[in-house]
Amino acid sequence: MKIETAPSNFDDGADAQIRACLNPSTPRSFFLYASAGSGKTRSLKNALDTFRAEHGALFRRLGKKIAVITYTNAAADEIAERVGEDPLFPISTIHSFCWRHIETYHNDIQAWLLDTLPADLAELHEKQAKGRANTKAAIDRERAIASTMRRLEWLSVPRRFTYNPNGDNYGKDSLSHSEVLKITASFIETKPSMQAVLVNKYPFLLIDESQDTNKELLEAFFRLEAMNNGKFGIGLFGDTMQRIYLDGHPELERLVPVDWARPVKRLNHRSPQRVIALGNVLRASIDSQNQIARDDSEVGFVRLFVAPNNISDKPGFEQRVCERMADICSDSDWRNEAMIKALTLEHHMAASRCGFLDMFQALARDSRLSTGLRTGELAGLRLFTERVAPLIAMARAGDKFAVMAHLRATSPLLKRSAIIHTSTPEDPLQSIRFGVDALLALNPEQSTTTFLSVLKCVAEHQLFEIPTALHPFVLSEPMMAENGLVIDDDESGSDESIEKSPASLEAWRAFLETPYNQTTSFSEYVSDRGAFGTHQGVKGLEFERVLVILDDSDARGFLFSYDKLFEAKPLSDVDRKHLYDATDGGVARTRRLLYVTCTRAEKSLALVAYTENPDALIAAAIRNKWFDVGEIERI
Ligand SMILES: Nc1ncnc2c1ncn2[C@@H]1O[C@H](COP(=O)(O)OP(=O)(O)OP(=O)(O)O)[C@@H](O)[C@H]1O
Repeated sequence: MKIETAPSNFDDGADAQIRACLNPSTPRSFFLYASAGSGKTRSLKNALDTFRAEHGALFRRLGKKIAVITYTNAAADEIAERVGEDPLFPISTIHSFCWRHIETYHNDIQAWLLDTLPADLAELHEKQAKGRANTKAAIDRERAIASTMRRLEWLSVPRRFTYNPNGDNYGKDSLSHSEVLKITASFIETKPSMQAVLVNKYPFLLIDESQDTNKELLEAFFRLEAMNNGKFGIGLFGDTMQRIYLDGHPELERLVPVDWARPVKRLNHRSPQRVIALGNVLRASIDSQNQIARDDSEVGFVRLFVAPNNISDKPGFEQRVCERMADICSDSDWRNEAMIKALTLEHHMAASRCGFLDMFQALARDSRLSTGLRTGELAGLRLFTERVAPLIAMARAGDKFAVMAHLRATSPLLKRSAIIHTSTPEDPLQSIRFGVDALLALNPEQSTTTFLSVLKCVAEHQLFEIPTALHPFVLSEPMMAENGLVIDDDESGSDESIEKSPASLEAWRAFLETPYNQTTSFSEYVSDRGAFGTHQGVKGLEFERVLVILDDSDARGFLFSYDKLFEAKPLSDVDRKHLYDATDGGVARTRRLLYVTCTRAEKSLALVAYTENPDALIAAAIRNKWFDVGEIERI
């Protein structure tokens, strides 16, 4: 497959265009949407370096800054590392940026909640009316209704609010992640004081990975820009083909006003020619972006290995694939596991390989929990991964010192007031011992011990605060409230309103019935300590040898289907409607995920496809010109 090539400075004009936009006397917004490996992050760094040299002194004197926001902490750290820490360019996640700008508006936040919560309540009532009575779900919803009503009551007098952008939002005064984004978008649109602060302080706002930025917020920024033309500029960096989170704006490209600059980058600096060609053909049906290769790039290797999805030893098959790649590429590092990055297209697959499928599937059924589930940041999960699991491990190891240090840092039992009120004077640590012993007595290592039994034990012994999402499941809640050790939901805190929504309650209930012993492999996976990576984790990264595994039988969900993408399975009516209307369906999503994973490869790429129908998959791969006949091997 032949591909056009060009010298490495081919796209330098794009950086010059961005530099012209970032001129304090004539700010102009721009939209840099370019394919994988085109050097978008590099352009962001170049833009800031040039700005510092040309206008840094002026901005410092005026007390102005360029705000740089991105989606995850990891991405913010990556940019900070590339650009270097500089107060002129505060780099933050979207959540912490938002909170920083609304955190003093307590009265307005309260008014917003008083306006919004009744609608949530109405939705709960509606679901309750439609659903069957006396089911677990109905009982959970009843509790959520009571909880929202208590929250409204709590809001009947002036209150102050808190928020932690990095995860746990315990307590009646805390806001959820989605609330913070919605409140900020609403304030940007309606409050002149907020608009003035943003525009004066940050004449430029740069958003990286903007394809994943919350759509309501992005629309609010667009309107702010339109109202402040000539005073305020936005720079969007991103790639629609790499949109992963459902939060992002599906039609961003169409929304960008015509007067914005649109710098173009066509050269791929990362991958060999064969990988670039595959990326081009994968995105050809979505947009017309067609990358070219550097004239000093290698041709590289791409192979598709096809196996029926019912073969018994998949890991063994993948090992043989790596052996084959070592021969094909004459690269012995394909024989060294540490030198290969295996990427699954979907977390379910990793969940199944790593042994946490049950708990994962239970929560994955609610798409509103999906981001937090995939990053491990849901408060309801962190109770187990960050509080309970380390405690059990330390106690099992007999490390009393570590147990105490852990509880001192995390447990309400070791708060001063708790010790005074609840422990016997002779032995203030007695309740801790009881609690830890009770936890160990549950035999949490056995697959018969559920999250629910661990949760109940934690609540009964008040070992840790219970996140609001899990309050409805803790039967001893009134008991907890009585002694005031654990956050009292009788007055109801806010926490994750998403986690408390009716559908989420069902997902949490299903989760609590799965084996607790899946916690460890789950937390290894989300902290990227496991052997598998997924598209979310690797976005923006690059690896020499990439092994992409496609397997619908592991994925199970309806959100993705590789067999449908590869035409090995017929499309449903819904799929066809999405394709016909050009709306976002499972096939388009799968295509984007495949694109993100394949485009990480710097040298060679192997795809392993487990399929219902190997013949059909191979025929389509050739017909669609994704692979040449000689690049496909099957067993
Ligand atoms: N002008 C350039 N000259 C040399 N190397 C470059 C240039 N631009 C980018 N690169 C290199 O190419 C690789 C990809 O760049 P970068 O990560 O900035 O791309 P990106 O567009 O942000 O990628 P993606 O969207 O896939 O995450 C990096 O290794 C980077 O150092």
